[in-house]
Amino acid sequence: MTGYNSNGEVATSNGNGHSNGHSNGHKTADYTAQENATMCSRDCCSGPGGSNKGAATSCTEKKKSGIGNGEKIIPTPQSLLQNGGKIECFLTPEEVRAIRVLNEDTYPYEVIQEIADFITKGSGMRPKIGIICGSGLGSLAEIIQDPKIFEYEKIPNFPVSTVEGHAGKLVIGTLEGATVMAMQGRFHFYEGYPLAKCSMPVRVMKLCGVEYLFATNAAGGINPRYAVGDIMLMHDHVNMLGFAGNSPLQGPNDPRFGPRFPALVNSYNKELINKAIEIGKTMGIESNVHVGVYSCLGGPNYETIAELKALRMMGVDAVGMSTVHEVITARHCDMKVFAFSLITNKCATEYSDKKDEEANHEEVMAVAKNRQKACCELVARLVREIHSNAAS
Ligand SMILES: O=P(O)(O)O[C@H]1O[C@H](CO)[C@@H](O)[C@H]1O
Ligand SMILES: Nc1nc2[nH]cnc2c(=O)[nH]1
Repeated sequence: MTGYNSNGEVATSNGNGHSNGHSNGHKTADYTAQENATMCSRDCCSGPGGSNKGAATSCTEKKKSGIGNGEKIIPTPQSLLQNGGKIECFLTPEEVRAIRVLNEDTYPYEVIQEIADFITKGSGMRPKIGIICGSGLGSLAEIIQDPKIFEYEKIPNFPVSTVEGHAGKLVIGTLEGATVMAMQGRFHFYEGYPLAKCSMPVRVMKLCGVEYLFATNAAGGINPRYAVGDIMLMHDHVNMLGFAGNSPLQGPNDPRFGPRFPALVNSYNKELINKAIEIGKTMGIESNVHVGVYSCLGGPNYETIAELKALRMMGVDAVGMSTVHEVITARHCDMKVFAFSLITNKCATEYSDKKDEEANHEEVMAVAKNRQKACCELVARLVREIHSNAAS
């Protein structure tokens, strides 16, 4: 990943959209605002959403040729260090703070509180249920009535969605009488965001008043009994990124969110799973509803056959590239969690399996589109259950 300091020099970070060698969110730098320095835009140069990311030369050339003069740059922590902790720029203090937040791996409580206030004040609502829409499942947010919609890019300090099938909108309104907020677009590790940033919106939900997290995803079916279009209610997960030493809870722990060492044995709410099974029966889709174990890999590549075999041996039923870090973050702050995978493709676990069974995102999205009605109905009816039980 490339950024520029105020002299137009190139500063590099580790390519993950965040700087090398720090994950504790405590890097300090003295930002000095000053007028009239020439910089390139942050959308242009930095962050996973940057339209010119990694294209240092063309940006520099743009500056040399006078194109884009007066644009701003986002300083990386490295560029700040190279300048002795100071940078000359004409950013406002608010912009400087936003840059600092975007460059850090973790978000301070106060920033998350500000985002939550922006949403609750802007919508005039305090949602009780939060929904994260999986790939191609954005329609889960479209059934929300009287919606107030916030585009991610207009929410202060919010990351942007970069994946097809993730619109990048926060939708708040009512569903089956309950006030809900839905993320039409989630953040994935492979987009270049650190895990804490991927699941930061779950903490925003918590501070907005959300008690229940519904996390949905598109996943590959490893269990040979699963068919494309089936729904797997998650009752557990295998955190492969955690095995590799990566967690959304890494860094200093803020006890206002939860404990340093949270237990995860009861992460998936059994009552909600049982209710969902019942709902599946009344919908007449019980043979397409399973209860199983999900695993999240880093992506963005789909798995090799040897990896899929290994996952199966570990007891994994469905595999994807999301959800687990959101669930960890939600459990850390004591939210009740319901999660399901829509099986969008069958994973080959034998070399003799048909060669045309290669996963691809177009198929994932197409299956999600085909099954959106059933997914929406399941979610709506479960929301109704929660709401009516709370009311009675
Ligand atoms: O988990 P969601 O966001 O539903 O998306 C899944 O589908 C995409 C791959 O097709 C990956 O992003 C994977 O995680
Ligand atoms: N990792 C992974 N993610 C998916 N998302 C949808 N299908 C798949 C898959 O087969 N593997």
